[in-house]
Amino acid sequence: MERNPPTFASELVELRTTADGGRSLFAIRDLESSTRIHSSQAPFAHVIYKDYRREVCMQCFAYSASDHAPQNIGGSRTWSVKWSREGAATAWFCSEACKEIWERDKTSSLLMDVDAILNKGQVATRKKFKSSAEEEKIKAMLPSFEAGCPPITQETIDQAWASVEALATSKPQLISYCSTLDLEDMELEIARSLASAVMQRYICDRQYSPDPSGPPIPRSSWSELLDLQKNELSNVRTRPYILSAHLRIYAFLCNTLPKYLLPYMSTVRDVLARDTGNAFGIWDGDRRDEMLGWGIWVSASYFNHTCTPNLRKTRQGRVLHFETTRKIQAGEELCISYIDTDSPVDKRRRELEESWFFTCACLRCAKES
Ligand SMILES: C[S@@+](CC[C@H](N)C(=O)[O-])C[C@H]1O[C@@H](n2cnc3c(N)ncnc32)[C@H](O)[C@@H]1O
Repeated sequence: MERNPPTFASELVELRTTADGGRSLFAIRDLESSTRIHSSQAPFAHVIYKDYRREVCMQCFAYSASDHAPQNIGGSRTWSVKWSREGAATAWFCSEACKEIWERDKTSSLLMDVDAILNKGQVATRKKFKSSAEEEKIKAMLPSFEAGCPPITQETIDQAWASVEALATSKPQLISYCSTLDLEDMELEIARSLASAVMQRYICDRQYSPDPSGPPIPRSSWSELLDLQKNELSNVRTRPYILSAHLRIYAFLCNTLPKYLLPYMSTVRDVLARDTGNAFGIWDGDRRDEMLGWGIWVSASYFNHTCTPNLRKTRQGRVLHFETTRKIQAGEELCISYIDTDSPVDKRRRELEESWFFTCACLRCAKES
């Protein structure tokens, strides 16, 4: 399939390949402080944690329980504008306007149907093993990986995925494996974010258009997502148990999602291989007190990290904005910070190595280490 990194069609920035940090964005002219150099319009896939359902607007992600939310002055800490239909999960909004925008994108309601199906699926797969022999037999249907297991290679990962894909081709086997699956809450959140990616892929494939009378719904293409940097091997090598969790989640989704989405299940591995290192947390505000969920904003994933960032990232509704924090000269690399840059160099390096799998090549780290 043809791959396309997003074009940063802009007179301000361009994407270039660097010596140590893959692709990165650079200024192509001098920029004043507080210049908005890029806006990434909407996540390709996202999830708002189930526990925050009533407090987070499904359209703009505004958090009703934030100390800054205006309605909280003596008011309720949950949103009151509601969308519901039989067989679907309920969605909550901060305003009728947000609900209308959300409803214009037909994907939204389909996702709420899928959400209800996943919740039911989780309940249905919570059966206890009848005996230890049954437990052993079912667990042996897929390989398992734990901390301390032999070093993981790309071949190990490919074989593990081949085994779960083979399992999914036999419905009786899949049902048997899933009957006692009992996903943990965070695994279900991952499953929900993946279901949203599968749905987007389905929509991209069918070039499904939103309500033609409304404004266009911004949507990255599937090929743009595929062009993001893959971190599958580094991620699984660092945390082998993640691979077991990914296989379980894939089996669960194959067993639970509606039939029309099943041709798109390869999306699951494609997204899992890229989301670590590319996803952004959805926070309650710039003070980042509470993480409400996460999402993949494709074009925003091209900003490299530095421990002396020259960009500020803010979220306005679904849009991520990037603005300069000082004057920039033409040719300078434009970077955000992935971590708390107040920490000492050893701690910063460790965090970047453990969670983003790279050794920071920024000037500050070079100077301080
Ligand atoms: C979100 S992506 C940024 C875009 C990426 N450079 C690309 O080509 O797709 C994060 C990855 O970029 C690279 N990177 C970002 N900041 C870096 C830095 N300060 N030093 C070295 N590599 C960096 C690492 O490989 C990291 O996993």
